[in-house]
Amino acid sequence: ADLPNVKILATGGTIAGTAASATQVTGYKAGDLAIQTLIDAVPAVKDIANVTGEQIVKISSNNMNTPTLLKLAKRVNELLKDPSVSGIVITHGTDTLEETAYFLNLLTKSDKPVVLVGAMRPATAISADGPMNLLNAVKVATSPEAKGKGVMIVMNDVINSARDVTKTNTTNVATFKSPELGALGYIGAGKVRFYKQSTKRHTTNSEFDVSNLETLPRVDIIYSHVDADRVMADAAVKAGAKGIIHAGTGNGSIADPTEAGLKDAVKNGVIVVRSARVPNGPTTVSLAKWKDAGFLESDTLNPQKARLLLQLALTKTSDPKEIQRMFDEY
Ligand SMILES: NC(=O)C[C@H](N)C(=O)O
Repeated sequence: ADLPNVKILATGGTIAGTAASATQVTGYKAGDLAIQTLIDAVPAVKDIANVTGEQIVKISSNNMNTPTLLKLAKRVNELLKDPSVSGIVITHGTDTLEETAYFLNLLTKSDKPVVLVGAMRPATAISADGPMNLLNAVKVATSPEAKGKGVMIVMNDVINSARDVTKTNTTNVATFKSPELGALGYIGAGKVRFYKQSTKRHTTNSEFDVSNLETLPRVDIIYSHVDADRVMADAAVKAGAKGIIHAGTGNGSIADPTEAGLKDAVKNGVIVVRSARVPNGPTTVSLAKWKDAGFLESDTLNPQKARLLLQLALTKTSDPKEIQRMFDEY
C-alpha cells in the first residue's frame, strides 16, 4: 500500500513478556515473544505504515550489553540509509531503555525518526500497555514533525527525548518522565503533538561514530552514600577502567576518602566525571578542589547516560578539556 515503511527492531523486554496468568504482572518471562507476534497483536498498525519486524535479540534489558548496543547502532544506520525506510521503532525492555535511546541519540546518522518503545505489563496481562504503546510508536515514527527531534521514547501517550527521559517508577505504566526539562509531546486522540525540542547536539549533528568499532572502553559508575570510602574507586582502576562516573550526593559532592581514590585514578590516566545521584539539576563546579583535581562535570546527564557519553568520548580523545566540551554540548 501507499504507506510509509517502518522497520521494527526487536530486542525483548516486558513488551514481549509472557506470564502464566492474566493477573501476573511480576516474575514473568521478559523477551519471550517474537516480533511478528507483537505486530500481529496490533492490526491497526497496518492502517498507518507498512511494518516489518527484525529480531535483534530476545532479552530482558537488564542484560543489555555493548556488543548488542553496537549492533543496534550499526543496523539503525544501515536501514536509515535506505530511502524507502521512513523511520525505525525499537522494542526494548524498560530497565535500560533510556541508555539504549541515549546511545542511539549520539550515533544515528539521519534525521528520520528513531523511536524506542517498551511496556510495564507483559503481553499476557489484563490491560497490557504494550499494544497501544507500539501503535503510538509507529505513529511517531511516521510523523513528519518527528524528523530531526533526536531519538525518542514513546510510552503511555507521552513522547520524551532520549537525552532527558528517565525511568521513575519500578512498576507503574507512567514510569518514563523527563523531570523538570519536560516531555517533547503527546499522542492525543490518536494525533502526534509536539511542543518543544532539545537544544543539545544529537544524531546528524553528533561527532560520534562506531561504524568501525567492535568494543568500547570500560567506564564504571561509583554510587556515593554515607560512609563512602575509596574501595570502589580502587577496584575500578584495578579492573582497567578508562573512565569513572561518580554518582555523587547533592551537586556531585564526593566524600573525602573517595576523593583520594579518584585523585589517584586521575593520576593513573583515568577520566573522572562528577555526576549526581540527585535526579534533577546540572552537576556544576561546586568546590574548586574538584576542578583542580581534574574531575569533569556531567551537566544534567544522569550517571548511566554520562557513562555512555564518556565511553564514546574516549573513543575519540583522552584530553579532559575536549571531553568536558562534549559533556557541555551533548
Ligand atoms: N518493563 C520492563 O521491560 C522490565 C524488564 N525487566 C526489561 O527491562 O526488559
